Amino acid sequence: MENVHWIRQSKEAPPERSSMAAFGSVAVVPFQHKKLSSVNYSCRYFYANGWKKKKKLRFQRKRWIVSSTCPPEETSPISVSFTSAPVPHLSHFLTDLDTFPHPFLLQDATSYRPLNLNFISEQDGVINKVVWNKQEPQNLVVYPRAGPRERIVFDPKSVKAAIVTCGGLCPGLNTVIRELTECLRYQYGVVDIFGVLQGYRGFYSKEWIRLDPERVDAIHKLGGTILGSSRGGFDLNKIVDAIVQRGIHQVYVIGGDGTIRGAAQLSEECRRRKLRVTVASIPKTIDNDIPIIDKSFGFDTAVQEASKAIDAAHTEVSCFPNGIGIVKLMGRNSGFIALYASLSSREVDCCLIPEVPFVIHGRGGLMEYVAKCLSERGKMVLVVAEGAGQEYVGNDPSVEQLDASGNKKLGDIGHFLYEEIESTWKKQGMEVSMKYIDPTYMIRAVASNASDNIYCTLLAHSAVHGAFAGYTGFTVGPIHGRHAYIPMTEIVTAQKQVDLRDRMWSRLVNSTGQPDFSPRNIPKGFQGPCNIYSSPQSSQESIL
Ligand SMILES: Nc1ncnc2c1ncn2[C@@H]1O[C@H](COP(=O)(O)OP(=O)(O)OP(=O)(O)O)[C@@H](O)[C@H]1O
Ligand SMILES: O=P(O)(O)OC[C@H]1O[C@](O)(CO)[C@@H](O)[C@@H]1O
Ligand SMILES: [Mg+2]
Repeated sequence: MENVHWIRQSKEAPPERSSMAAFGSVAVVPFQHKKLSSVNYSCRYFYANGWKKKKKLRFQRKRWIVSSTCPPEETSPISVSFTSAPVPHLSHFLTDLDTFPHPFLLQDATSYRPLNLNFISEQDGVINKVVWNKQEPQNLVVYPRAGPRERIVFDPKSVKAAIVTCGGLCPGLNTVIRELTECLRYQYGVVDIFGVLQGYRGFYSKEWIRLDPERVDAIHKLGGTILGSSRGGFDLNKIVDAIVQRGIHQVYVIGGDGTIRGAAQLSEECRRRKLRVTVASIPKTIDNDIPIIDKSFGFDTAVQEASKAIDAAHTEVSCFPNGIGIVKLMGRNSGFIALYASLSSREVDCCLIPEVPFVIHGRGGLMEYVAKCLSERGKMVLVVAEGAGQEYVGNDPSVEQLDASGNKKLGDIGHFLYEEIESTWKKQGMEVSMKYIDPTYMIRAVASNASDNIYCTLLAHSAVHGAFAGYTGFTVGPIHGRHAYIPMTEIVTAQKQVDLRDRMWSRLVNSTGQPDFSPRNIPKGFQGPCNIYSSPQSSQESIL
């Protein structure tokens, strides 16, 4: 006999493509029936199979299966609620919003047409969670599913679109520019597509360029951005004035967290001025620190390039006595690049990231582990994210240094560790062969790899469909693999960091074999960046 969870729903059958958001709070109640053993169910939401097999499973009609199995002893109802993500839409502030048929539907359409015309309904959603504990109440958020709509809010022939890239470089920027242009032209027939040069400041201080499929045809093979980029220069009123002056309807902003903060303000200002203008953002950053979405484009390519630096370090340290290789990788506040590149290489002995504080000297500290690696393997590869250990190298907080966008400038933890390790061993009269590799921009100033190229294509197309659907102030990205529209305001509230309770971090620690260097794990009296050699005697001290 099978145990099945049912969501006891209203007596009326839900409409064919209704979104989860429409259901509000529901209770999940265990339900058992012998005949269910023949049903082929899955853990995802779907109509009960009985919906189609009326005769055999009549009793299942008008109900939903939420899970195929549950322990028999579990009887208390589980509360599940759904909230629709508040993605801003032009209809929220424009009352006279005309709609038009999607060009795919027009008989004379010369544009690309999907074979089966599978439009996305406004009722289709993507849920923020696919893994849950059956005993915990669930508050799920439903985001509008990305994709082309049957009715659109702009007449494509009259649309003017502008594209801008801001912030640091990232593999795939050119692919996104290319695919925005291609989708606008070939799927919607938009002719007036402009490229804004040199980031936000280019809206009001530079000539714009025209983009068309011919111009962007081969740019996905190039690193960087054909539009150029910059930090700083965000002037809200000047930018919106330029948008109005040039009669732009759709603004596509490609950038990281700072860029999206700016884009959210642009969208809000357009709403305040009641402009028929949508602002869409395509999240970019090699750091992968954008929340909600699965990952940001360019991250995969950056990890691939970073792995090459680790390989080089490993080759070097393998050929010299007591070789110690330090590889410093980008990652300002999040250590994803260091973590994934280390995990992929499998030759890293220690990976330091901003999320994990570490003690250098003393029992249980980094130096003790370096000694262990040298004595056991005669070599060591250490990967450090640039934002790690800033307490050792951070600039004087009273004179905090910021870049043009307001980002804190980081101290150089790579060189600091190099010197600290080298001098420690020199003091001991031991020969070590230090190798330092900092690939810096080499991991991001490259063209995107194959997987990022495809990812960028989907992001760009989704953004165009979202703008034509009338969404604004939205970011696009995959949530558990399905592309969705997410309010920019949600994206900028938090920065994604490596979750130390996640199994990915455990995998890394298992792979490197590194101990927990965090201060809480070090015995009292040995904490902080103090020197072990002036501390009370320990067995390790004598080895060092
Ligand atoms: N809070 C903000 N409000 C408005 N504009 C901002 C804000 N923060 C940053 N910007 C603008 O966004 C642009 C890019 O910001 P920033 O240099 O921080 O890069 P980013 O988009 O975060 O990308 P990355 O950090 O990945 O390089 C700059 O022109 C900057 O002026
Ligand atoms: O030197 P720039 O251009 O300011 O960029 C450096 C920063 O940009 C990033 O690559 C994010 O895009 C960070 O990892 C790094 O700290
Ligand atoms: Mg940023």
